[in-house]
Amino acid sequence: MSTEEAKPEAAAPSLASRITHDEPDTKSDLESAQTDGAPEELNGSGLAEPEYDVQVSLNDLQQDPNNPLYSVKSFEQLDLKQEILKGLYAMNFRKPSKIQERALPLLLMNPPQNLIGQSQSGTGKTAAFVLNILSRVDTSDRTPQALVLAPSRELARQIMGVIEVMGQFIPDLSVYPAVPDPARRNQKVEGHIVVGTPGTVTDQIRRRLMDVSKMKTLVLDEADNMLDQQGLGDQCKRVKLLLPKDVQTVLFSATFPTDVLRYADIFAPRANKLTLKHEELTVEGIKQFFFDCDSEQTKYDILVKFYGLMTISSSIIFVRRRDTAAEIERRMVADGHKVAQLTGALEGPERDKIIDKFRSGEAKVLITTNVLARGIDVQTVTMVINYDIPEGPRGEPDAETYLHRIGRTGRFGRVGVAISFVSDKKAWENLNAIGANFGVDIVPLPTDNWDEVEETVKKVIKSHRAGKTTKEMNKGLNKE
Ligand SMILES: Nc1ncnc2c1ncn2[C@@H]1O[C@H](COP(=O)(O)OP(=O)(O)OP(=O)(O)O)[C@@H](O)[C@H]1O
Repeated sequence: MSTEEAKPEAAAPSLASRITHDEPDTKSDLESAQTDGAPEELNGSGLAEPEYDVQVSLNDLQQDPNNPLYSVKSFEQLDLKQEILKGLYAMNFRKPSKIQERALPLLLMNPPQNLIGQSQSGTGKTAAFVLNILSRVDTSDRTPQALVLAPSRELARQIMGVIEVMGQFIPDLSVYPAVPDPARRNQKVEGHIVVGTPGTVTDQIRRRLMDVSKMKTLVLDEADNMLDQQGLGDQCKRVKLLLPKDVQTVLFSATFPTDVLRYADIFAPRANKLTLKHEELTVEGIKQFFFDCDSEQTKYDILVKFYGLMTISSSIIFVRRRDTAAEIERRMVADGHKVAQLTGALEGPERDKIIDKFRSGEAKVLITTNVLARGIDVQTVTMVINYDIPEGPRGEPDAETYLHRIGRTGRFGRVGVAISFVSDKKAWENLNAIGANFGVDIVPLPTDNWDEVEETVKKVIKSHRAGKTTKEMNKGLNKE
């Protein structure tokens, strides 16, 4: 697994306004359910579904036992406080997903127990750990009681936004962003819940800016990435050693490779485990394709041709290197496209501006590296492009990163398209290996028939059911 960059960041703006309705409304379509990872105050795309109607009935998906969104219980049956339920209603969450329904009873047990939780991308892991934290926090004491660590500043800011919206009816609740921010560098950490990146948190604890003596819960989001990466792994280990011995340790991710899982067992001893099999990891709503390009130069030509053809609500283009991101941005802007670029080469505040612009829809195309491969939740993203196939440090196929990247679309029952660009034998072999690893067919798109490409992609995005594989879908398309 490679995360080329995992450089952390700056402060999340505080939430100025609040969602006002207390009770769930009666609409049942997906488009009216949920706000995405960032609330309006963070320029979240909120309920807007521009360009294409996504008419998935969330109800249908949640009644299918094979779907990761399936649940038999209601939030009301999960022993949540009234003020927390009100937060869920305000977010239009009506029923828990499978991971929420299964993880919550385990998380809420007393005395608290550790948990290792795995569930497909976009299935609501954030709410699972946030609900546990909100249930345990004692707002009469301002000492930090829960710590959430994430691999990027963008993800930390997003999680903070979710906590603030979900916890908006808990009087006096305060959340502190522990991400690089020159203005807060010497500030004492004050907040019931701290969300940050490992480097900043280690620094704050070391400099005694954060009192960790009352920490009850530690969450590692994207835990396999956090524990696997040399730097981050060491930092997480150090942070944990500084927390009270009996801290409840909660690890969540869509992927837990076997070797990391072994290490996770040491990090979160005697944890309850909710894990998935390999072949369960992919999300049905994400249709996977590839373009077979002749050369590196053709890749760019095809990319620009493709963007000239399609009107996509929002999309993310993943590249391997920062310089490629800058170069594609330069060329696409010159070709008249509205794009933004975000890599670890940029300073924190600049990164905040760019991601907020993308969330609000001001920038429709985001070009980025693996720094944003994980966790980022922007519901309007209907397309992910793997301009470079993700590779590990020795050039080996990086199946986990591929899965996380394509998981930026198809969130919570939505449909999305993932297109990988292949321009040499190695990329081709790596993509094949990734497909075989997850047991999925990654279907070719022609580079000489743009009408067909347009029809195929549009059909996927406009389709109202997230229930067919790419191959089945393609067969259907060819017949019509
Ligand atoms: N019970 C629910 N009902 C409706 N929407 C939900 C529910 N739970 C989560 N969501 C929405 O689903 C989306 C995905 O949730 P989340 O970001 O927590 O996914 P995740 O499992 O952490 O994904 P990833 O592995 O990519 O980090 C979010 O927009 C969230 O608001």
